[in-house]
Amino acid sequence: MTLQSQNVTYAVRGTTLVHDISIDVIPGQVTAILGPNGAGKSTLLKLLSGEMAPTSGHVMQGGRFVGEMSALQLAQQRAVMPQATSMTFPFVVRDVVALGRAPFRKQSSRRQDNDLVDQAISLADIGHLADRAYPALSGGEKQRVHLARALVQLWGMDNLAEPALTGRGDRYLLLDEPTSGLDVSHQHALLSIARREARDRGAGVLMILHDFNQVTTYADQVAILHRGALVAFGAVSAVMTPAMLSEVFAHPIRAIADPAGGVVLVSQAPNQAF
Ligand SMILES: Nc1ncnc2c1ncn2[C@@H]1O[C@H](COP(=O)(O)OP(=O)(O)OP(=O)(O)O)[C@@H](O)[C@H]1O
Repeated sequence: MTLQSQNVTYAVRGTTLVHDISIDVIPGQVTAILGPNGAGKSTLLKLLSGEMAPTSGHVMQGGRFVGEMSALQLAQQRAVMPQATSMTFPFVVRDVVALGRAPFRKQSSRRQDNDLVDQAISLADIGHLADRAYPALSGGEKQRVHLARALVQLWGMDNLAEPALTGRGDRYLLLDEPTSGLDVSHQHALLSIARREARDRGAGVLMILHDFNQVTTYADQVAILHRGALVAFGAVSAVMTPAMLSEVFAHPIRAIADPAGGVVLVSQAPNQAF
């Protein structure tokens, strides 16, 4: 079972934002979406999450049409960390994180909710902010609050001390530019958490990233979008070539040997010759 877009197109007022895109988000793997500004990445993520309905094509999750699933069913099976949030309610941080437990209100005990919220707050490194008013946080701090909120939703009815995955069904974590406002150590912390949710706990993780080396380090497969079309989709090692990236981003990109091992992808100011 996967989360799939099947020939998905989305058009609004005569403009096609994404065109005929088929990708799979596979449980246990990290899938990245990469592409220039305006390529349609956020639109595709919103179609996959069920926030928007495609003009044509289908989105399937676990063998079911996302468009036919209730908001509660969707919320119990996938968590989304959006690009920017306009939430201005004067909630304290802990209560914002606890919002992620809402889809499990009927099944979950207060104790389980509190345990999961505590663990997510610790993972997202926001323990020192837990009693602060959310609107007064910095942009990066808010990002980490929303990571924690998405995690407590993703974890559902899990007991984190019992890592058995059997019978949990498909679950997905969708992150729209999750590292954009974070300092470098929190970027890697977030990406490690996302990868661990995939590799160790079986979630299908989809994230929009702009940093090539974050894609090569943390993702298993990557979809490259350009002007609303899917120009490449496959294993990171096959897709993330300097030739492909230089063409899509209309900017010279090269791979250089990393003294620590492997290669890094670098861009240079356009007036500098390689
Ligand atoms: N409701 C809308 N009506 C018309 N055009 C829209 C609408 N929503 C988005 N667009 C346009 O569709 C294109 C794709 O937008 P989208 O947000 O998916 O891009 P993106 O790849 O996520 O970009 P970025 O990297 O800048 O976040 C953009 O050119 C955007 O201006």
